Amino acid sequence: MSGDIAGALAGLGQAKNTFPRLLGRFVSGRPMDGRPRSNATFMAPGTRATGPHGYRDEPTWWMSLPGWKRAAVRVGTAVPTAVQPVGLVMAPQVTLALDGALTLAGLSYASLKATEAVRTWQHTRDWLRPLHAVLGPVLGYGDRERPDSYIHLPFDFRTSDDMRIVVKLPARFEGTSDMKSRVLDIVKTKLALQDVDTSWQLSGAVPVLVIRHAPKPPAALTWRDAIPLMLAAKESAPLIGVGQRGAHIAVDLDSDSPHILLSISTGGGKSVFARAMAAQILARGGRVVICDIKRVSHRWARGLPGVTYARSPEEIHDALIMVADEGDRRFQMIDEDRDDEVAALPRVLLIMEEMNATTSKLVSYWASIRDKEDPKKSPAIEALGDILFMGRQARTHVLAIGQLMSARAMGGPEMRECFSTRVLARYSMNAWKMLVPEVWPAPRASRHPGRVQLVQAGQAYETQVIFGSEEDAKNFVLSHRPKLVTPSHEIINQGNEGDTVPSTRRQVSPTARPELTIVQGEKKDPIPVDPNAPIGLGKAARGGLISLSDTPEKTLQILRAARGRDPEFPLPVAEKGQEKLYIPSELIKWARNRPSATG
Ligand SMILES: Nc1ncnc2c1ncn2[C@@H]1O[C@H](COP(=O)(O)OP(=O)(O)OP(=O)(O)O)[C@@H](O)[C@H]1O
Repeated sequence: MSGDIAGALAGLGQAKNTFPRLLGRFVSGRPMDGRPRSNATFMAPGTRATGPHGYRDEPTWWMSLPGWKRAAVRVGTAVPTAVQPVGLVMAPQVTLALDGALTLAGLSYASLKATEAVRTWQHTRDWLRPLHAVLGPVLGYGDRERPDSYIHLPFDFRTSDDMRIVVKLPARFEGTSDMKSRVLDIVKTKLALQDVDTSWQLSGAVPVLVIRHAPKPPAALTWRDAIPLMLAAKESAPLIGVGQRGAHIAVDLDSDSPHILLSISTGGGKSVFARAMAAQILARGGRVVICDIKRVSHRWARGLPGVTYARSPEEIHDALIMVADEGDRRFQMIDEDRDDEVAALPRVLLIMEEMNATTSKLVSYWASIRDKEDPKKSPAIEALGDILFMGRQARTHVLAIGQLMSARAMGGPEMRECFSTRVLARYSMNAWKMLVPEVWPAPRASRHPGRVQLVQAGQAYETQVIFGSEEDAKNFVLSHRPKLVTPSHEIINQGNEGDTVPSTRRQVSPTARPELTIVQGEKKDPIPVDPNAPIGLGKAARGGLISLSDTPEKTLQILRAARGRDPEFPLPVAEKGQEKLYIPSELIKWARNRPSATG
């Protein structure tokens, strides 16, 4: 009996699927079995799925289409297929041309879809799944939950300034501050986001977390805008730029990191960065030693008080040894419990431009001059290592600059480890992995001029670096450098008699020797000169320290003329009556590098 009833019901069901009904469903876009699977109507797309298993969040792609679209797809496919045989017989050429056009359109559509599918797959593999793997269990989503069912992550979330990430939270999400910060930390870490704005919308049945990028650093930071910030910065923490939400980004050389490494590809703002730092150190009475194998990176600083400018491998060799000797002297003072005196000594910033080229030039230079009994390793590179290890106690800091700061370029991996602040711009992923692997995934490199990532203690800070012209930097130093800076303050390694530590390192240039020699022109026995005692131009010329012509008087004339004309002529450091006094080594360097100098 029950079999009869079942048979009758089946018969009724089949009776419903009559040809006219099927045709009606076909052309109206309804499901062919007559059972609706979403709330789509003929005109409106579906937003919810319905079916025997209750409600699902989203309908399938097909069922989300409004009825007219489904009908169009069906009719558009069926009609050409049906009329194909007739067409081939009646008008074969037109039919074949139409077939070709349809195939082409189909292929283009398929390849578009395939590209989109690959992009979605990569996006899911690289970002969504890794985020889901950590976040899912924390939010209590089961293994079978699809990441895109509760995370909305736009493809361009890293590059678009107005992107919006939405995480649907479970209805039971409590929203305690611990839980919120845990969820946010996971999202930021897994998606390599830096500072973000968040909105927790916890009321209602579907609580959500909405994340946006925090406001970016400003597009530019002009020198004029930066002056009050630079003047307000701590002496030990020169301002570098402005970060997200207008944060002032500075590195405290005493407490954060004594040395800074700059890895920026060509034209990316290395000199501009170094200029801003050097100007601030000088303006606060510090010393800056610039090792510039390219010779022209910091022309603005030449002749400025407090600056030692080394260009040739020989000068750089000596400059490094000079700074290391000064560090030794300071350490000896610390050893004698004279920390307060060391704290009052000028801070020293050593700028190493083009590290890669400089280290290899120093190595070959040493190989060309060393005697058999000399050590193999360049004493200058050894000195650089010593300076790096001295660090903050000796108030001596290194700004090492290069395009790709490999361990080799830095003179060894242990030397590179001394840089706990690393600044990168226009970097490749390889450079990022090599220099700051602790911050991963890497933020995308910006092409915006002056935009860098400053990495410290495992955290990257996007920063817009101060932009100043050479003139800006020079004027800043000249107008803010303390007038009380004395000649002895100006000179590294000039302490009281007893303070001098005999150098154990080998210097080679006459500029660093106690007895200075004639630079050029007529050979004459020089009078012994203390390299650090300021000297007048008359004494420099007549005593044979500088010789630029066949007589000392002509040399003096040249010097006096250059003093008024040449912006690179050293600045006087003291006065004796009417006479201006200069540092002998700076006069010698100027004479050697002046435009008409040949030697
Ligand atoms: N902080 C900044 N703000 C705005 N523009 C900048 C900034 N830094 C650099 N630039 C732009 O980039 C240009 C190149 O800068 P810079 O000379 O410092 O690069 P570099 O890395 O030293 O170049 P090179 O490798 O050729 O020595 C500048 O002239 C300027 O136009």
